[in-house]
Amino acid sequence: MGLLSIIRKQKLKDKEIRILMLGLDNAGKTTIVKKLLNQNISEISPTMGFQIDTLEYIDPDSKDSFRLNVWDVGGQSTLRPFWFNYFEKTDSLIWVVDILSMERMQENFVEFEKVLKEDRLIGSNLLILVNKTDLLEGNDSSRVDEICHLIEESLQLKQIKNHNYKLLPCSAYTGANIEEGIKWIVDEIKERLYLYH
Ligand SMILES: Nc1nc2c(ncn2[C@@H]2O[C@H](COP(=O)(O)OP(=O)(O)OP(=O)(O)O)[C@@H](O)[C@H]2O)c(=O)[nH]1
Ligand SMILES: [Mg+2]
Repeated sequence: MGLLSIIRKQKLKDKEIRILMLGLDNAGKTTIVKKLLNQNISEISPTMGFQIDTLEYIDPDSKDSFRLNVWDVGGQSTLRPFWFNYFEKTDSLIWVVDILSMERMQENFVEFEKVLKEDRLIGSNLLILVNKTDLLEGNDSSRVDEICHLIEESLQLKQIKNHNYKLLPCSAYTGANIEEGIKWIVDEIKERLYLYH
């Protein structure tokens, strides 16, 4: 058995998953984490460093419980050079995009591309959360689909080779699709880990 398989077996035993949340400032990373933790989301300030939160996730199929260690890192431009300190041992990367920030898509792509070039993230799965869908008038689902498609193109997601990825529209305010996103992450990791079982 290779070293990697031993490490993965060990991780399955511990059922610990390390999730790194990145994305531009104001995307809603901290709000999403707080929503998952059932905490108050009415007074959130920009993250000036990073914060680690732990949440328990019970797999609805197997009833196994997983401990998710979520690393929420500030996205302001002055803080981005520090992102590279957090890549080690990441199982999943969540990239958060504000659905109403199309004018920042170039900046978004530049930062996203830099992160995806990182060797230490190879093999981690990638969830792109397009957040704040509640801000679209009338919760117009065809408009949501249209913007998600544009984001998929702008971030060149179809060219990604080193990661399994999924893009989901969500709202930290209403909670829409937030748990579905976490379920996707855990299911992906379970599948990978069970290969070595
Ligand atoms: N309408 C709406 N506003 C949201 C949502 N999620 C976050 N916000 C707001 O967006 C702003 C930024 O949210 P944060 O969670 O601080 O964003 P962040 O990505 O953590 O920002 P940094 O820590 O600076 O990187 C706040 O005013 C939130 O209230 C959402 O789903 N809907
Ligand atoms: Mg934050």
